[in-house]
Amino acid sequence: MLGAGSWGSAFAKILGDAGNDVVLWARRPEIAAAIRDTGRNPEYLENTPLGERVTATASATEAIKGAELVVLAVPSQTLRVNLGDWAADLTEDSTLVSLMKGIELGTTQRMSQVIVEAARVAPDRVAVVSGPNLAGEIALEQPAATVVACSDIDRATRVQHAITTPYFRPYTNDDVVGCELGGAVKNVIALAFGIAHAMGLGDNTKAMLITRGLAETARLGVALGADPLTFSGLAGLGDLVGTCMSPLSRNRTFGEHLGRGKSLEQAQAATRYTAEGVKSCLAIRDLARSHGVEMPITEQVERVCHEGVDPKVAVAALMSRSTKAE
Ligand SMILES: NC(=O)C1=CN([C@@H]2O[C@H](COP(=O)(O)OP(=O)(O)OC[C@H]3O[C@@H](n4cnc5c(N)ncnc54)[C@H](OP(=O)(O)O)[C@@H]3O)[C@@H](O)[C@H]2O)C=CC1
Ligand SMILES: O=C(CO)COP(=O)(O)O
Repeated sequence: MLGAGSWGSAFAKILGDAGNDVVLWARRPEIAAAIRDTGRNPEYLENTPLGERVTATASATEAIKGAELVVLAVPSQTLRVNLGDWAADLTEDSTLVSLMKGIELGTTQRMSQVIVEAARVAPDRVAVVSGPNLAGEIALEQPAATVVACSDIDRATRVQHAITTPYFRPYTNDDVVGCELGGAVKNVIALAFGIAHAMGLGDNTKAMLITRGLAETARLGVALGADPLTFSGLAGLGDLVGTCMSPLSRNRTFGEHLGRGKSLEQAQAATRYTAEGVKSCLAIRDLARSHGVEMPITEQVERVCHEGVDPKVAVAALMSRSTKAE
């Protein structure tokens, strides 16, 4: 398990509870040592026992060597550089599992595409796990479901079996594009939702953002070859609703800072954890434009985040678009 942040730590617990021996890589040696000594991560989900099958190391080589499953939970924008260091240690035919929900700046690639390029592996060796999976709830073993997407459905099924626990229920899917886009775009819509919430806007506005947010996600997905049905599943609507509704969501919380009038820099200073939508909104906007897809909410989130546009101006821009058929 590469990455010992909130999701990496919670996912290490899932893997251990599902019966696997887990070596969790933390980039800071003191975090790895604390996990080895106390069985808990002192900085992320600090009250959660990770379980007896989880050990930790600050050596990625030690974590990767001989592993059948290599699970990745680092920030989306650092993944390529990280894999450059790690690729040589991968075991032949190991499965690489992406937990990340972002799109790479500059290349506009999905995380599975970055993995294929940076680790030099065939696409059917890469699986994506995505769904409404707030790490803080999973750490408490509250029931949750997710999707394991892989173009090789037998491999998806093997991953499914490896991560099934009494509190975590994975479904398989062969639509990697749809599952990854659902996970990445919902973070942008959650920023919009947080902005709206902090502005004191009500449930009609929020329902509009979720529904039209899903519409623009599916529009991009279809243009990129995704199955439109994926967006009504756990990795689409499920994750979008879960993230928007939850005060635990870092993206929604980041949006709330912006909606209260904080600048990007002030919101970043107030945020300890990765809020993927903040950078990914730029890449998603570029991806949509290059495919001629309209994503009006994403466009406005990007303007509020990166161009200093007042959220009230962004709302007015969205509401004054030309009327159209649903
Ligand atoms: N948290 C959640 O509920 C969920 C998160 N995700 C996704 O999982 C991914 C990881 O998020 P999450 O674990 O929550 O993030 P966190 O912010 O909780 O943790 C980030 C982790 O990445 C490490 N890190 C930071 N910079 C680098 C770097 N340059 N190279 C390598 N590692 C680095 C951090 O190490 P350090 O502590 O040393 O800074 C930390 O271990 C994201 O894409 C997120 O969208 C998906 C589902 C649920
Ligand atoms: O992806 C998540 C839940 O599925 C976590 O969302 P945040 O990154 O906004 O906390």
